[in-house]
Amino acid sequence: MLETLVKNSRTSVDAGVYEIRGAARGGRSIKWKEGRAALITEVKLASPSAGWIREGADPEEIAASMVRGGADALSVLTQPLLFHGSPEYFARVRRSVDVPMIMKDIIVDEAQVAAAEALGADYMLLIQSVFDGGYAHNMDEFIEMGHNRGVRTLLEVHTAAEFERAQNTEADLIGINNRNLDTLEIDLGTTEEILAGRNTRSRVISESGIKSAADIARLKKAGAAGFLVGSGIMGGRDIEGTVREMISAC
Ligand SMILES: O=C(O)c1ccccc1NCC(=O)[C@H](O)[C@H](O)COP(=O)(O)O
Repeated sequence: MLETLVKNSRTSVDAGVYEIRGAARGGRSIKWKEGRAALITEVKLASPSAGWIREGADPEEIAASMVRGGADALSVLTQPLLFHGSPEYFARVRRSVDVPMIMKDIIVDEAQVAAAEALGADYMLLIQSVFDGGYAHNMDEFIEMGHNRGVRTLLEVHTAAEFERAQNTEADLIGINNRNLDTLEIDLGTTEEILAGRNTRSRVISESGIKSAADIARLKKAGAAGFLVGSGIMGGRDIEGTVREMISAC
């Protein structure tokens, strides 16, 4: 799956998907409140594992409901292939909300980092296994390129070894993905196992497979400082209400 996702990103780069002219303002950071974790909600119309989640939905309307529900930040998919995301969706949402936004994509090329800046993204996603697997090179340079362009990095890991390596980078946030990107299996125990007995200096976001306030309470207990939730919100009827309920457990 990872190989397919990387190929898709290269196809999108070659097709000019990330050639964006624009100068939206970025540079926001997530506001952490004492004793409370942060909820990042994802505008996700489709995914490789689920297919369409909310076909034909309006990204701006979804984003507005999420913000009304209290989301601390939004993640917006920009990858067209398999995710049905697009930089245009990101730009529309960017113009309509003022919370921090993450450009969610499989980033393998400098053109995508430049696009993050042009779109006014506050954070971009980098995936440790993309670099460890040799699908892209020199992750530290990507993090630096982002910083030079005013874009922070959410660095995603899935194993304890990746987590260790991520802690020795300049990434601004570390995300533990509960989804295995090769098998697509989800296990919330991934976050618990990686954080067990660890005193981490980084803020850790638990990502994927979170469906309820009870899941959030469980992962907060494990030491996560934030949560990234897509399908668990996008698949239901009441986006604002689901976000509000999840926020109550943060
Ligand atoms: O969501 C997928 O099926 C997927 C498959 C392969 C690579 C990445 C994938 N998702 C990207 C994400 O990081 C998730 O959208 C995000 O963590 C939210 O996950 P969820 O709450 O489970 O929708």
